[in-house]
Amino acid sequence: MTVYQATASAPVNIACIKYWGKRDTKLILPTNSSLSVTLDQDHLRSTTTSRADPSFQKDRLWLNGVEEEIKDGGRLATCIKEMKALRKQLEEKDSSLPKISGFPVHISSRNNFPTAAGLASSASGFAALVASLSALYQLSTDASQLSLIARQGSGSACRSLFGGFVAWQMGERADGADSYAVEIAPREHWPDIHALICVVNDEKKGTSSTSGMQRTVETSPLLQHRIKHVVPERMAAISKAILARDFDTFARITMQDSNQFHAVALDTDPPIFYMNDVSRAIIALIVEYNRVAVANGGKLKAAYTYDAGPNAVIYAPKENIKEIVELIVKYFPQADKFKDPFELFGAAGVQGKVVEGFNEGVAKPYGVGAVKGLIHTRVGDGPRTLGAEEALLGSDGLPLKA
Ligand SMILES: Nc1ncnc2c1ncn2[C@@H]1O[C@H](COP(=O)(O)OP(=O)(O)OP(=O)(O)O)[C@@H](O)[C@H]1O
Ligand SMILES: C[C@@](O)(CCOP(=O)(O)OP(=O)(O)O)CC(=O)O
Repeated sequence: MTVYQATASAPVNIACIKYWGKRDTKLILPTNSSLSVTLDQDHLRSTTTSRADPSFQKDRLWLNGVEEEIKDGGRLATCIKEMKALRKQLEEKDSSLPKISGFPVHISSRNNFPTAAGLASSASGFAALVASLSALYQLSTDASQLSLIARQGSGSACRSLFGGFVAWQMGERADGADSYAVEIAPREHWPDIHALICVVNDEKKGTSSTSGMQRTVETSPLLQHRIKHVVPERMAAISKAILARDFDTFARITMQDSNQFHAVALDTDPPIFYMNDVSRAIIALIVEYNRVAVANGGKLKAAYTYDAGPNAVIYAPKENIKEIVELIVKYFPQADKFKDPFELFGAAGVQGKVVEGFNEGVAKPYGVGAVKGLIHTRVGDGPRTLGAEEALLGSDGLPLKA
């Protein structure tokens, strides 16, 4: 008997221009466009296996081995339903195709990093779901079309359907048909963009993005200013900077937009605080690091950005990452040895030191554990279809043990 099964992986993306606010909460249509960098799946990824089988009783999904409820009309159910509808269209056009769109599906997914901890697991998770169903159903749908469906799982997920530098165009239509992701540039255009993730907290967060952003829409006058007068110009300027590989402008806009996103969170009633003292100390370090570079006649060397949580993501050209790791470790000593995927450090390892001319008084040093871990990664590619050996479902259609 034929087994209808496929496995795919999808990357995380971290926004430089933040999505924060919906004009339609069911269709997940945003109040502003956004733009992100896709990170390398070699380091952070969601992997998902989907199988369609007439013997299954109903659609089921396991996340990291634990079954999640697929609520009627909920985000998971919507994505699965939309993907089945695309398969059905194909079957109606080509009667030689097996009619699998009517079969229930079993889906098993794993994240190789903490779930729901502000590391954008919902983005890679829904992108991997859509990518694995697209492979299962052998759709030839392009990534922008698939992003329309991933968007309905989690807004930021639509951007994980592409590698490289990706914009989510907010669109204007009430049905959301023009609210999808597009590639600004592939990773090969600017592979030198690396990222250092400083894990400040890997536990489930207090105010979810979904509920936080709606409170902002309802109560923040600053958000209205941001939507109308700030984001449109920034989207155009940062896209231009990416195409010109102009890191100075890219960095300036990325930091400004992170700051404004956290300002609208603070402008929400009651206020929302996602950053903590450790996050703010990391900002002070990057600001000082850039000040020294500019004082020496250079340009900005790093950009920080924060999502709905205290973890920092620092974007920088590869050549600066070594100095940045040394800087962070000087103020935030690490319990574990730095995992060095790009082999920047020799046998001596990370010492913890600052660059010449750095004012060490800009932040106080912390003890071990304030920054729990450092992940060095870089701009990456879009979803990948994987071979059967990577499958996460056993022959019984149930999740394999990790
Ligand atoms: N691999 C996956 N497959 C399907 N759904 C997933 C997967 N990973 C995460 N999710 C969904 O996303 C939810 C977590 O999303 P949430 O927005 O709370 O956290 P986050 O994405 O880590 O943080 P943020 O989006 O603010 O950076 C999970 O509870 C689950 O419903
Ligand atoms: C701060 C952000 O990371 C917010 C992401 O919000 P989500 O995409 O997680 O929200 P929902 O659409 O409600 O699922 C900024 C961004 O990724 O652009």
